[in-house]
Amino acid sequence: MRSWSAPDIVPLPGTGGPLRLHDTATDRIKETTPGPRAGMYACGITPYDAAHLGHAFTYLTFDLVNRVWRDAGRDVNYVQNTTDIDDPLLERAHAIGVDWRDLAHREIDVFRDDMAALRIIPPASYVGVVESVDLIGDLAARIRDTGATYDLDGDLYFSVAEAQNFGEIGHLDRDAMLSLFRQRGGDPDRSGKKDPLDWLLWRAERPGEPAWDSPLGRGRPGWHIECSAIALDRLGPRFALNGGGNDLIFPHHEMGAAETRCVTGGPNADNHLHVGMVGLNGEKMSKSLGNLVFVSKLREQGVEPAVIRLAMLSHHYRAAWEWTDDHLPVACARAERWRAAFALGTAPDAAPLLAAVRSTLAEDLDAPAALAAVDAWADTALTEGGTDADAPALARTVVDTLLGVAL
Ligand SMILES: Nc1ncnc2c1ncn2[C@@H]1O[C@H](COS(=O)(=O)NC(=O)[C@@H](N)CS)[C@@H](O)[C@H]1O
Ligand SMILES: [Zn+2]
Repeated sequence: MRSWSAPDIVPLPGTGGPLRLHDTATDRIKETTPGPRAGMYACGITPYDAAHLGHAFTYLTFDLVNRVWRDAGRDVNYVQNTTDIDDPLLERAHAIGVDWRDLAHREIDVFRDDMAALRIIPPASYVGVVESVDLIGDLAARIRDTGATYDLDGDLYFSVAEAQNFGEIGHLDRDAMLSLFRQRGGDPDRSGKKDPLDWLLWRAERPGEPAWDSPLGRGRPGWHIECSAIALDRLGPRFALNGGGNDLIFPHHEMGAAETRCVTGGPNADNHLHVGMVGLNGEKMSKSLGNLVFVSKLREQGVEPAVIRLAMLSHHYRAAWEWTDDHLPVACARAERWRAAFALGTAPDAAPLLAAVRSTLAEDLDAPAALAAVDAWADTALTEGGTDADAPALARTVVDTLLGVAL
């Protein structure tokens, strides 16, 4: 599937250091040690609505990883899926009386446009579930052949009792698992299951539902297996970084890791990154609640994408935060101040600024600290001045290349 247009990335002098990230599985900040081509998988949108700021905050976070790894001299094999077939999409399409394919295509178009406007580096592989249904069916069949599954009325379930190291990502107790499974698309109460936590790998065809042929018969994929299959296909049995918003820790990433381990015998990723939830009016921004601030709407209102990006960068990626009315004016003022400093003929040396933005981002993507370093440089430039004629241009490039903010 087509991704979106790539922003220009202007190389900076020297190279950045190793990126240290919080890893959900070990609950500690640890150095990422990707190969020369770092493999990264971020779970993509379910396109029954356009990108809201919560989605954007998650993809901004992975964009910072992408930029920091590139600045450290690595290539990045970034893979992102889009869940262009699943129950919520079918339900929404039915509710608004449109074909589910048209709804998905329409919302994916808006999403791509928003990501390009926010100067998010596009994934090397942007992969839809529908176009991957064969490889998903094949993985489900491989898992079935290990004996880790069972059939329930034609549907294929992964038996949680067969899952090795289950809990290795989120370290949740059983009650928490059951509660989150119920809230997030699971079916713990379905009668006939061996264990309420068993999860669907392949749903047999129902009348009126889309279905595809597979080694398991006609039907369609369960949720988790889509990402396991796409990541295995594009990134291999083990890659540097897997993640998404922290609402995916359980069940999605836990069950996905168990599926991959079932066929590879090991963990799917070296690091697991999970992004804090963006809220509005006291609730997580989510389609089901309808409390959404859409990137596309802000853009239609004339808000500069660079300002939207700056507003989000003022929060640490692991923090849960609320979108409030002051976010845009504060980000706007910051953009104007930085622009004024970048427009100066001379300014204080910006090499220390480059080092500061590199070191703050390298320490678990501390974007708020990086913004503070640019604020400090700009304030000095605007109040005391400086003599370095290359500094304004270097500072502007630091902000663009590492933070993705083009001013
Ligand atoms: N309020 C929010 N704040 C931060 N991230 C969010 C928020 N809501 C959703 N996300 C993240 O945005 C991404 C897309 O969310 S989604 O549209 O619901 N889609 C899915 O979660 C699945 N298609 C993943 S395979 C996921 O990584 C999700 O964790
Ligand atoms: Zn996913």
